[in-house]
Amino acid sequence: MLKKDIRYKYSKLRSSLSQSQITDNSIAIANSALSLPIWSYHYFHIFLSIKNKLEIDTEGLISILLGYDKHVVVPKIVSNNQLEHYLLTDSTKFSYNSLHIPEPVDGITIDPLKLEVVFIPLLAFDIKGNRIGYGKGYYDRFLKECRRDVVKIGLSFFEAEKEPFDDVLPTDIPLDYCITPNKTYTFNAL
Ligand SMILES: Nc1nc2c(c(=O)[nH]1)N(C=O)[C@@H](CNc1ccc(C(=O)N[C@@H](CCC(=O)O)C(=O)O)cc1)CN2
Ligand SMILES: Nc1ncnc2c1ncn2[C@@H]1O[C@H](COP(=O)(O)OP(=O)(O)OP(=O)(O)O)[C@@H](O)[C@H]1O
Repeated sequence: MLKKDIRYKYSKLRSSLSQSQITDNSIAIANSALSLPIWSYHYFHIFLSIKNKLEIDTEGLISILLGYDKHVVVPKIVSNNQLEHYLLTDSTKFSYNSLHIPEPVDGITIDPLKLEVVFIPLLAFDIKGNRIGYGKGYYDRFLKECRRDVVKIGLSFFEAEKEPFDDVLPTDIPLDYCITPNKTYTFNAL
């Protein structure tokens, strides 16, 4: 199947979830992250959820990261298709951008090369670890700026598509892991 058809399928599936399914599944995903071999790392990047798009709620996972004294870094859209990355601190103030994404107003910017683990939003993924987002390529461009060995972890309400996507691009960077409420997938050499 083509990415655009899969994007449509999973947008629809996600919009059928209830608020309590979102809450319960987000907690299950946060708890499963505790079993991954990532807890000796220090610099973690995570997205802040778009609530009206029924994304996974990352608040629980962020609390876990802060509870373990990790450096938590969040993205901010700075131009049409570029991200900047800010350290989350007690004094971070947020505002909503035009896509309803909460973003830090200002603060300490972090070089992507410092990041060791990146949690990645997605609409769908396949059994090879290819992912589909909203189709703007933000994360593909961002991951290209990170260390080659940065640990890339997708978070998904739904299981993997069994047929690999037909139109994977050379610029698409695959996941190392994907956590769903029921299962954690490990891809490639890991
Ligand atoms: N929580 C969260 N933050 C994130 C992402 C994400 O997927 N989730 N991104 C991951 O890349 C980047 C933002 N990418 C996005 C791209 C498009 C839309 C969006 O709402 N698109 C509308 C069309 C909006 C318009 O063009 O006016 C749509 O798809 O219907 C949202 C986020 C960076 N931050
Ligand atoms: N490193 C890059 N440099 C320039 N353009 C890129 C790069 N990576 C991806 N793109 C472009 O961005 C678009 C991303 O399309 P794709 O279907 O892969 O999006 P996606 O992975 O679903 O989106 P997102 O990364 O925002 O979640 C494509 O047009 C692609 O050519």
